[in-house]
Amino acid sequence: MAFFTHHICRGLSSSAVRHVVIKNVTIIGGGQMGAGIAQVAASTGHAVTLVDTNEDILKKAVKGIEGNLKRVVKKKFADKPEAGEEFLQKAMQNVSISTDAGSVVQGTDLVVEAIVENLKVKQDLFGGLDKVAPAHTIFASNTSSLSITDIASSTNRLDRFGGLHFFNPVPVMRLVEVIATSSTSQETFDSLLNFSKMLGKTSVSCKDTPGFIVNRLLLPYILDAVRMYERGDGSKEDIDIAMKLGCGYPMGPFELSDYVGLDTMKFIMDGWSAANPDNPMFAQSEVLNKLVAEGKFGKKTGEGFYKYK
Ligand SMILES: CC(=O)CC(=O)SCCNC(=O)CCNC(=O)[C@H](O)C(C)(C)COP(=O)(O)OP(=O)(O)OC[C@H]1O[C@@H](n2cnc3c(N)ncnc32)[C@H](O)[C@@H]1OP(=O)(O)O
Ligand SMILES: NC(=O)C1=CN([C@@H]2O[C@H](COP(=O)(O)OP(=O)(O)OC[C@H]3O[C@@H](n4cnc5c(N)ncnc54)[C@H](O)[C@@H]3O)[C@@H](O)[C@H]2O)C=CC1
Repeated sequence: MAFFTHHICRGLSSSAVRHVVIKNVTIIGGGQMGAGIAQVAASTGHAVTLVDTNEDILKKAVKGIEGNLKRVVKKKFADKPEAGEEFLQKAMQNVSISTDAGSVVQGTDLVVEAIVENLKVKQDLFGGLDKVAPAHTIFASNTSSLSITDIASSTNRLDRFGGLHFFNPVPVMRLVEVIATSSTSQETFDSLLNFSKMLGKTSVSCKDTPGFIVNRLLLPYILDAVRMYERGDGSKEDIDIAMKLGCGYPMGPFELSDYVGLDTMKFIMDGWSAANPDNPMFAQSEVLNKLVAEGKFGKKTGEGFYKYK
């Protein structure tokens, strides 16, 4: 069910802007990002359906959301355990799961896709959903590095398609990048901005350029660190310590790579190096390729640059 509202957009003086008030959200991909987005959306009063191809992944995601929310409740409601229990119950009741995206998008206002970082797979998903989702439903991708325009091209709703780029861990990181393509309507863009606000996030507006703002700056830095390590100019431990204590970053580049997922890092790298074969900034990394080939994707598999077991 979609609601439309009028409000005065501060940046546009007195012009009235319409946006879809998003109540029902379908989140596709129950991995680290999808589960995090689902947690935040459910705890801010949205009805959320989390979709993945695999039931076990969904069960694990729900367990993770509940565990995280219990931690939040313990701190936030330390003096009011009953209110905390009510908050937890309400949030968990807002979450349902499904392995069939096509059947659950019928009643949804917004689809947020957080599946594997692969253009063809994302296009196939959205192309299929476009045929069954209601006309008003907005589609958004959480892609780290792909073009929203390219992903949207598999659909016939270019005006109702944008990017919503969250950061890991979603419940903690306060930013959302909201991306408009040249076809995204003002109403869709405002709806995505408003949704981010409802989630308690600060948003920035981005053009549909590779890596948007954050990853365009973050990835070259991380890849430079990997190349420094490959040259033997610093150990990964020393590089991590240096960037944490020298720059005040919460994680060094190797810890952060393991946290993001080396498979995702490689998907990003491969895409950018194919598009920019002569740019040394995006050159292939032997170490990264080897770890991914060995299934060492970082924290989520128990080993990446470091071991987590
Ligand atoms: C690749 C892309 O497309 C874009 C990206 O996402 S790039 C990656 C962006 N993310 C980053 O740069 C993360 C950098 N790292 C950090 O900010 C921090 O190390 C961290 C927040 C992950 C952990 O912080 P920490 O202080 O070492 O650990 P910890 O004390 O356990 O956690 C801090 C708080 O976050 C909470 N938290 C940590 N992980 C959480 C999770 N997965 N879910 C919910 N809450 C979580 C903790 O409960 C704790 O809360 P309080 O402050 O209320 O006590
Ligand atoms: N890991 C990170 O730090 C960040 C990742 N992203 C982006 O978010 C997306 C997801 O990343 P992660 O959650 O880290 O990956 P992940 O590997 O943890 O989870 C991806 C999930 O998608 C599921 N999936 C794959 N194909 C599917 C399909 N066709 N339908 C339904 N489910 C499907 C997988 O089973 C898996 O559970 C990627 O596009 C990534 O680039 C964006 C911001 C940060």
